Amino acid sequence: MSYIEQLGVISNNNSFKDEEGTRMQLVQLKKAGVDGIMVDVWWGIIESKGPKQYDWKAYRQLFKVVKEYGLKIQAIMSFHKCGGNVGDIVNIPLPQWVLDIGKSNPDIFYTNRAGTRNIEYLSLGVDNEPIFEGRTAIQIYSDFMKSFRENMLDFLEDGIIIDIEVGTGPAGELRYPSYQQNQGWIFPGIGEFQCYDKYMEEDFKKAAKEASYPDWELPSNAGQYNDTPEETEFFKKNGTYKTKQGIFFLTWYSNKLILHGDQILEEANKAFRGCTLKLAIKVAELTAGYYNLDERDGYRPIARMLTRHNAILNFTCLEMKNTEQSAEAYCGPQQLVQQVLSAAWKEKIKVAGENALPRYDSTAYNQILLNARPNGVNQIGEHALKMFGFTYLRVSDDLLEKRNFNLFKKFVKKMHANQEYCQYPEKYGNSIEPLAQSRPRVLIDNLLDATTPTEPYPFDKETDMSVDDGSFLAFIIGKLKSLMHSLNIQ
Ligand SMILES: OC[C@H]1O[C@H](O[C@H]2[C@H](O)[C@@H](O)[C@@H](O[C@H]3[C@H](O)[C@@H](O)[C@@H](O[C@H]4[C@H](O)[C@@H](O)[C@@H](O[C@H]5[C@H](O)[C@@H](O)[C@@H](O[C@H]6[C@H](O)[C@@H](O)[C@@H](O[C@H]7[C@H](O)[C@@H](O)[C@@H](O)O[C@@H]7CO)O[C@@H]6CO)O[C@@H]5CO)O[C@@H]4CO)O[C@@H]3CO)O[C@@H]2CO)[C@H](O)[C@@H](O)[C@@H]1O
Repeated sequence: MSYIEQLGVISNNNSFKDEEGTRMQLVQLKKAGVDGIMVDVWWGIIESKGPKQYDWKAYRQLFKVVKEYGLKIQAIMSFHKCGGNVGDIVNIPLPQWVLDIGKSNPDIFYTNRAGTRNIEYLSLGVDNEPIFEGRTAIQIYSDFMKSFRENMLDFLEDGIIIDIEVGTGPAGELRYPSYQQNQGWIFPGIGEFQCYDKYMEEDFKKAAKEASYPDWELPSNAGQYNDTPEETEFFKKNGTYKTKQGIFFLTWYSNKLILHGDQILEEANKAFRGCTLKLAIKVAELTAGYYNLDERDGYRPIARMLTRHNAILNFTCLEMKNTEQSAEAYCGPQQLVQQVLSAAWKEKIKVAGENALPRYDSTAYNQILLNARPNGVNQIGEHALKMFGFTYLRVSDDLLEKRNFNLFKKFVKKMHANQEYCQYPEKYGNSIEPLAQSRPRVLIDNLLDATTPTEPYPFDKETDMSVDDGSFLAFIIGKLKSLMHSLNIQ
């Protein structure tokens, strides 16, 4: 299934501002063969007037229009702020009444070592603190999702909303805000831990005491956003991260994130139980609170946590190739994608994906197609390794420009393995069942058993569904664009 994401369709004052323009885009997207659109449902817009004062009118108008075009909807429960991340073209803060609580109690926000607050998403430290006019953060998320279900019931019953992307952190991803551009971070700086609000600090102290290390504190030697690992005591070769104290901290930090995702998914399951849809969470790449080393798989425990909710793991960076990254970044997006997808498939959950950055060239499309079916199209039955869906970020004037859009259309067709559209999703293992109750919670020790590294599944070198097929000229243009991209020539 192929989807495309739209950012900024509903404005800050909760109106569907450009219905005509959206209709024109939807006509084009439908012609391109996409199955549906992904759209943020912003907490900051819907509950802006005050606690539990939800206003769904504008979203209902939007969904009605989307339905007219026979497109499906992936709805993101966006409990985060928009603005400040790469590609953010709109600024949508958290509800004012929440920001007001933050003025008298700034510890509700993620905080770095220097004490800088991040007002993008509530710290997971307040997940179970009843400090929001008597509600906890988790109760707020839960009430929001229940209200969404009540108010969108017709779209849910008609099978228009088929996927709920449950927001679990900044940018809607299960991560800490460890690499904030608006705090000065530049790629590929190491980022910073974000656990220095009083709630996280208290939690850590409690955990350390229970483990019989009451003197242990949160790290003070992990450097700053743009350091390299070697410049810090914590991350340098054989640094603190290798010590008993470092291991304890990293385990606590990454476990908190998994348990945060688990708890919100449990609420999402209660809210949407019985609806014919999939739940999903977006998982980001390294530095975001995943404790992932050569000798420790930080992703598979997340995948294992998702199994009890039968939720989809939605991973990013599918378009990236190692050769496009500068040498000093020491990053291998291809291996990372292979590791994460393999981990999820080994846990027998479904995987979906997104591109991290906007790309319009055939190299990027071919890389996505390779990851979507790492061993190619199986002509005689269901594919062994196959992603459940892919969402392209995002609709823009650049994408709709003629040459870019022609290639995009080809890409969508290749995602559909040259079929016109997914008429029989069940035939391709893509059927969607009514959401069953989450299974009982898995003990953290069982989740952590999944940290033992295993070999990832082998991926082919090239996709068998290349968008360059049949056109030598297109192939040459694609290669040139890719070269320009790696040389950073616009
Ligand atoms: O509506 C849904 C949500 O939408 C928004 O969130 C999404 C966001 O828009 C997406 O970008 C995505 O963001 C996440 C992402 O999933 C995370 O993985 C992470 O991204 C980091 C990424 O993984 C890292 O690799 C790194 O990226 C750097 C990259 O590796 C470097 O190569 C370099 O890229 C340069 C590039 O080299 C250069 O050539 C040029 O490329 C442009 C090209 O020239 C041009 O022709 C055209 O094709 O566009 C190309 C790309 O723009 O510029 C590139 C950019 O400078 O630097 C990269 C760093 O800038 O760091 C990434 C972090 O920045 O974190 C992202 C979030 O921060 O997924 C989000 C969730 O769906 C909204 O924010 C949400 O509120 C919405 O809910």
